[in-house]
Amino acid sequence: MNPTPAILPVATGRVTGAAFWQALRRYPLLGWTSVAASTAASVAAVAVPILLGRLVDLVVAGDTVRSLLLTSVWILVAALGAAVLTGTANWLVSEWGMRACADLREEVLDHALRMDSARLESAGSGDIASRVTEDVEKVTDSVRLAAGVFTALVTVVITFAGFATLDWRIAAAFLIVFPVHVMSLRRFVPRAKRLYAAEREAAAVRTQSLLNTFTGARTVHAYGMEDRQSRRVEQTSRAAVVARLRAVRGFLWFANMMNYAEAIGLTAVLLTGFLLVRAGDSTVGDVTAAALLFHRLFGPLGMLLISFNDVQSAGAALARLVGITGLDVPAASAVAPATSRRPTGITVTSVSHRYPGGPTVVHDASLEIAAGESVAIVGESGAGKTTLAAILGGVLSAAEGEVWLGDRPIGELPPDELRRAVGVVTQEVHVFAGTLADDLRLAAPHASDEELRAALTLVGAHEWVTALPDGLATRVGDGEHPVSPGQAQQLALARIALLDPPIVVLDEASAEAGSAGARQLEQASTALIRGRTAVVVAHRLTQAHTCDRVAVMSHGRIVELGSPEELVAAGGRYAELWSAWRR
Ligand SMILES: Nc1ncnc2c1ncn2[C@@H]1O[C@H](COP(=O)(O)OP(=O)(O)OP(=O)(O)O)[C@@H](O)[C@H]1O
Repeated sequence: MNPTPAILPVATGRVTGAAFWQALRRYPLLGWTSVAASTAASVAAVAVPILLGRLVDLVVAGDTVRSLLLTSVWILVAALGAAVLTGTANWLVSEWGMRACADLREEVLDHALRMDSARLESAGSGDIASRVTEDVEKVTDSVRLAAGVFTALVTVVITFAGFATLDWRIAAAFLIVFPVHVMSLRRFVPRAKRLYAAEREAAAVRTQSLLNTFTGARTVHAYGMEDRQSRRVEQTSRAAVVARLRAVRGFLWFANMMNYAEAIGLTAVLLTGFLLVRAGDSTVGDVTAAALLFHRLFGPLGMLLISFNDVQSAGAALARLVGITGLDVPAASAVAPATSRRPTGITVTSVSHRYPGGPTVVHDASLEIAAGESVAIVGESGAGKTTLAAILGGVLSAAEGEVWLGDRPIGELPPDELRRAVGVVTQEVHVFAGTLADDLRLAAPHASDEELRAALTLVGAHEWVTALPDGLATRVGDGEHPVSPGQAQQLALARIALLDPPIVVLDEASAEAGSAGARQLEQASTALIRGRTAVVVAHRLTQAHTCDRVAVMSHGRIVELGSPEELVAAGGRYAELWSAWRR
């Protein structure tokens, strides 16, 4: 039923790394203190096995009790210091990563909200939903891991420096583990990258299919498609499970290889140490210290290698987030909406439109709307009225042709200027959670209560709002005071009145309201378009009849255009519709 959605872009490894680094660099103080604390913690931790080695040599040499005690005290100090510093370092590194992640999350959300609606529609909301939820969660969860990886990296480097204080031959023996690690990593890394990307993509498709099922629940019930739809969800879920299992299997192979490498490494260190001590070239203390250091290295080295798995998976999620922040979206504007408006006309030249993968639904539409003129669009269902209105309102970009608002092409207007120039009410009106006043102030944040009341009066909503328990302070939206579809549309119209744009495009679903409600909405629209350039998708012909001109659409074309009186006199399609309506 649904084609596989076009997935939004995913950033390359280099771009992802650069973006993450950029985010980290915003907190230099945290960054430097994290590095300093991790280094100090590792130095203290590495000192413990080296001092233990010394202690062994002192015992073997039969040294004084005093020097044994002194060394033991140093071991205790180093161990305690390592514990405190490791805790501090972990906290600092987590804080650093968390802040970078929070910035990234805000950026992703900001981009997602300002993304071109046509692009969002063609990608499917499931992809963006899984990015701003599952992927963000994955990356945030990985911060603790990243903190561990960071401290492990520092520990590995410092431990190597610790090896340098011992016999170089024992250190060299230890190097035998590296070819094994390199070989397994070289095999695992490219596979893991593919496997984790596939896993995340399968999860996105599953989210999309679930969303489609829920949002289209009514259609699913109406056509009895429950079985078909649940099979589809089952298929996508199964694909997600298979992708996950493949990733887990790949990792298990890698974990096995790591165990082999460790066994080989420890054997080599002990064997070399044994031979050196027997030949009198090294001390038992040095070998003890080397074996303990090697053992100490197991933890961080293993952590680095094991978390390669999670780092890859978090990297795939991060690349999907950076893919969004890399998209070109219109910049946010700090300019407050202008309150004055000047009359603006609309010029439509040869506009055609098709939705992705579909046929042309608007053909070669041309129309000149004078400043202050109102034009109604009428026509049968599916004629292309909503599509044309959305193009004139700047909600959709026409595939072909041009739309000018006054003396500027619509595509050249920055989003905030566009929203100030054209007020659009679509069939999908939404009441946002909060108070009624908050809902109205979305359009004009600085409007006074008086201005809110004036807007409500204009659209005929003042009476029912005043009758509410808390008036303008009544909480509406999810689970709060219910607002009927007709009232929601009145609120949408009131928001436009507050925005006070020179042009309005109204495509209301007046069919949803009862006939008394529909009349009320019609009056609200008429009041709103007075003194503005207006395009009204008229679902009731009485509404069209109050406009200066009417454009009749059929199969995507404007087939008649003129004043209602002219069209009635011409005896064409509008005349037919009008006489049928009056009967
Ligand atoms: N988002 C979309 N994706 C694909 N096709 C679409 C989309 N929106 C509308 N269409 C198709 O474009 C054509 C014109 O639809 P449009 O909604 O513009 O017509 P309309 O005249 O406003 O119809 P109605 O009065 O029923 O709302 C229809 O065939 C419709 O199925």
